[in-house]
Amino acid sequence: MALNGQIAVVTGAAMGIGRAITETLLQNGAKVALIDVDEIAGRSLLEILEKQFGSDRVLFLSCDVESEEKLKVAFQKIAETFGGVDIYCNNAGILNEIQWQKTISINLVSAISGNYLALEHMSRQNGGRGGVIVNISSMAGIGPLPSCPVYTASKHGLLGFTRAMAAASRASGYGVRVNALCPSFVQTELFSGGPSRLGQFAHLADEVAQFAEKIGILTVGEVAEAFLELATDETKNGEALLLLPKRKQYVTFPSFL
Ligand SMILES: NC(=O)C1=CN([C@@H]2O[C@H](COP(=O)(O)OP(=O)(O)OC[C@H]3O[C@@H](n4cnc5c(N)ncnc54)[C@H](O)[C@@H]3O)[C@@H](O)[C@H]2O)C=CC1
Ligand SMILES: CC/C=C\CC(=O)/C=C/C=C\C=C\C=C\[C@@H](O)[C@@H](O)C/C=C\CCC(=O)O
Repeated sequence: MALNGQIAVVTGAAMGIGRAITETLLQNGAKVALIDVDEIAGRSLLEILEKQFGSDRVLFLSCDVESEEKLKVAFQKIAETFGGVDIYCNNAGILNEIQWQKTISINLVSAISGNYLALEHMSRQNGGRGGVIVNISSMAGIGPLPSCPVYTASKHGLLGFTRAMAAASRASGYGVRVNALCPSFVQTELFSGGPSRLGQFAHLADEVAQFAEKIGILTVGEVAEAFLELATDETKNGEALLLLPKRKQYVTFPSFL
């Protein structure tokens, strides 16, 4: 799928992985609506991107994805401004084992509401033109990180939801592909958050740090490149792409049929 003229929505777009994915989409000719709760960071990035790509190709909406109503209004504004939605990147996420309910709320509950809203705008059964959803899960969505069991649960949940939605979309003729990207450690603010947000598991921070040292750290550009593969390869639906610094692989899951 060529990206030229496509309309993309990226949550958590103001920094880190979301910013890199936004910039890559713009570099490949798409129009991008940035959604982020951090209004200062979002507006600052918008100014940069408007100068680089033109104000007709970027839009920033200050929105907390935990509010389904605000996310719904954001999608409506995007559809009114750009004329629809072709690509949805569900990226916004946190890691906080102390405020663990918030971690589940943002990483899983809000991801589900965002996927459903995107589907409302994209599904051919709804008068949409189809498209693709890429959910940013994690390697922790495939294997457990001992220092962050709730974060692990949220990413496992997102991966399972992604695979089920892909099958539902195929069976229902929505014309929407749904894939998960599962990066290992990436150099961002979330990764650098330190043991303070690990609560009762802070004593396990060193083990994970050693693990990160052993497998290496990705750049946000490498993650954006892998995102592009899932977004543009129309053969990919229901995939989990595991991304490590030295390799990437499509995860195979047990089949019981
Ligand atoms: N950094 C890493 O090592 C890895 C990160 N990931 C996932 O990648 C995604 C992005 O993470 P990073 O770029 O590392 O994080 P980050 O903390 O650098 O950026 C996250 C962005 O999301 C925004 N955000 C947070 N809560 C929000 C909310 N309620 N509503 C709207 N926007 C919100 C923040 O303002 C920020 O701009 C997350 O889903 C994370 O779980 C996955 C694997 C590895
Ligand atoms: C602290 C988390 C930082 C960033 C967020 C994120 O999503 C990073 C995920 C990166 C990798 C996850 C890997 C999970 C691997 C599992 O399958 C196990 O192999 C890891 C088991 C133990 C690791 C540490 C240890 O040896 O105890």
